[in-house]
Amino acid sequence: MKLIADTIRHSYGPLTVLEDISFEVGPGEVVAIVGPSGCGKSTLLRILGGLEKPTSGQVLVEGEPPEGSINPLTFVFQDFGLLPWRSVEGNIRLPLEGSGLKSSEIEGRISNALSRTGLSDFRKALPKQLSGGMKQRVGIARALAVRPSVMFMDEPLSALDAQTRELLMDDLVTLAEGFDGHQLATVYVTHNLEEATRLADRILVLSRRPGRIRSVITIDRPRRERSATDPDIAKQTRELWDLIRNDAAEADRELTSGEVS
Ligand SMILES: Nc1ncnc2c1ncn2[C@@H]1O[C@H](COP(=O)(O)OP(=O)(O)OP(=O)(O)O)[C@@H](O)[C@H]1O
Repeated sequence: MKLIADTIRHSYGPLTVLEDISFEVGPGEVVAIVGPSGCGKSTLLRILGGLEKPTSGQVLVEGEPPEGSINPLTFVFQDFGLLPWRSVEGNIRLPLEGSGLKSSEIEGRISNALSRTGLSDFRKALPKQLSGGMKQRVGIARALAVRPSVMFMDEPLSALDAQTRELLMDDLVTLAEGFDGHQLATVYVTHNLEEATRLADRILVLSRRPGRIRSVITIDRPRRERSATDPDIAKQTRELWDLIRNDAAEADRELTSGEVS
């Protein structure tokens, strides 16, 4: 499925948060959204995923979801969103319950999601027994089990240490390649510019609030060939930072003066 954002504008009362946002993301593509604090990235993600209605503009989808998709538009969150009293497999089962799927199909999907995310040996573990990286793998497994077409990721790695983040970035690269003959479209919000240059095909750089698309940066190099030590990727990350530095500093000042006053 292709997701199309068409001239989205959003306000909370008198506060305009997003202005004139249009872009597309198709199967197999990753679009990253970066920009200064408070520019509306998470709001945009919620609007794209149908959790919030834009003040004007529309979100369109083209094409059919994969067979057996329970939820074509699915989220992965920064804080993992796991139920602490449920085991790993219990958390993955959650969105499948009440879906009308046969129990053999549900068990098959859970096993498949566990093996895809390297969690098969941890299916009975409780979240408190897992590291942060493992918890986020459960979040990803749960999202995969519903067979989504479009995956929305809101700072999925920001609660993790640098090493774990690096490992999970490899997992996300694999995920972006697709599975079961099916390719996901991914929208990825991050503050971490290196995550954007490592993972995205296109990076939308938003201005400070109200967030508008001020640049779209295309990263051509195949994802598998990108690495933390790659000079080209490091250069593109620096250029990205140069692009948002002034806006980020200004947004920071605004937020700070808002807190003081
Ligand atoms: N439900 C809401 N009601 C009123 N204002 C809101 C609501 N949600 C967000 N905002 C405001 O909208 C603006 C954009 O918030 P949003 O969380 O989308 O930005 P962000 O770019 O994701 O921020 P950050 O980078 O800090 O996570 C902020 O000023 C925020 O305070």
